[in-house]
Amino acid sequence: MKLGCIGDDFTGSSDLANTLAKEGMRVTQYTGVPVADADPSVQAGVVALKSRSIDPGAAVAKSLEALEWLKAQGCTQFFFKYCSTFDSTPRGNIGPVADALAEALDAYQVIVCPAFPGTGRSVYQGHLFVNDVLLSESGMQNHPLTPMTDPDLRRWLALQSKHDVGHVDAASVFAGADALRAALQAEHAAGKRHIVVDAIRDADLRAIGAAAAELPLITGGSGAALGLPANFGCAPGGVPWTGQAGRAVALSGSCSIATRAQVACHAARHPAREVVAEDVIEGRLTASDAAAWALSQDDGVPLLYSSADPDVVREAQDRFGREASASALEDFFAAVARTVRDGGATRIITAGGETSGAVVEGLSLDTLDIGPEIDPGVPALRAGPDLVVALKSGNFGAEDFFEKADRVLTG
Ligand SMILES: Nc1ncnc2c1ncn2[C@@H]1O[C@H](COP(=O)(O)OP(=O)(O)O)[C@@H](O)[C@H]1O
Ligand SMILES: O=C(O)[C@@H](O)C(=O)COP(=O)(O)O
Repeated sequence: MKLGCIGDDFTGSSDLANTLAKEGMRVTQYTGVPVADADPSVQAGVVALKSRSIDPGAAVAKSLEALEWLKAQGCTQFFFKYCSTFDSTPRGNIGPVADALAEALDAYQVIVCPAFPGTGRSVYQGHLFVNDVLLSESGMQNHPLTPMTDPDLRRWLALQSKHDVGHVDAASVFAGADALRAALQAEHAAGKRHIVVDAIRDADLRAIGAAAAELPLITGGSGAALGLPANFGCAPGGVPWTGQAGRAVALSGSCSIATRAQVACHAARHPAREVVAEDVIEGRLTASDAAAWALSQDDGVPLLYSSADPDVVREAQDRFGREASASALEDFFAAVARTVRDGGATRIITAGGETSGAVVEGLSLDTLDIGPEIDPGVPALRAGPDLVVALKSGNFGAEDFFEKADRVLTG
């Protein structure tokens, strides 16, 4: 293994694995820190953690454990993957984890770049944009767990990190890898350890990859990894895939604008049932009832969703608590996934990072092999001889995503 990656959630990890696979690396995604050694053919290992929204100390401990395992597999460079919308709070977890990894690797000039132009995320003048609006006006200010209220990455990261945060502007990036290397060096000389790097096009991300060839630690969205495989002699190629026949079930706990539109689009053509938070919490809807409903649908791709507008989510959170409602729904979807798998489902599609993490952990899936891309940032994944999955990041995917995902998974 050459490139060791630590993802702070499961959808994000599959997004990174997708980018590396498309750029020609042999990639495997692991659920949590593996116990056994990796297959020697793996060139890039992505350890997926559910560490985005947990206590910062626990996120640091898990990430360091993942780092040790990746080092033991022989990796020479490391990548910390977080969300292209920089999902975090003033307490973390991006800053504390990046600090700990940098210290463990004695890494300086740590690039911080969540840009992902393919999905509309760009970093300019240190600020994060989603399409043509600032992050804080993109809908992410209403995220149930990590409301993003400040688009200035330098300021937001400085709240979380004990190190000084620097910045390399777009002009230095546009000037190419040598100029970018010099700009990183200048920020390092000025005492900055984490350095936010502007990027608005894939060409900028490839320049970042080239400039980062000798750096031990890079952090960012999957875009920041776009140029890394070339440093290891890899070149883009096809991703092998064998589809899976059988029954499909879709589960959505994501409340993003994109997912809510996908849910509405899917519900107009397929069986769909809303999961109301208070019904789950107060025991009126059990996972086995919901799973039985999904398995009893003969046509289409049945969808169970708790995806709801911000005011509905806020009401549940005010009544039951933010964490209690999140974990009740996550436990619920994990139990539904187990029951439908045991009942014969062979294709499971999930929406939402935390939700997908709960489902993957609930299904005890150890390794995921990366298949073709469904929509930018979302690959088809093989989880075993008779189970394939797709883990959709909240904000990703076209409006007909669930249907499209099922087509790709079927092969
Ligand atoms: N109706 C709801 N009320 C309260 N919380 C909800 C509701 N639906 C989902 N959630 C919680 O909101 C969080 C959504 O996060 P996640 O699954 O990561 O989606 P995204 O990828 O869009 O961020 C999860 O913890 C989920 O359990
Ligand atoms: O970088 C991204 O945007 C995604 O890979 C990702 O991490 C998404 O997380 P969720 O929106 O919580 O699914």
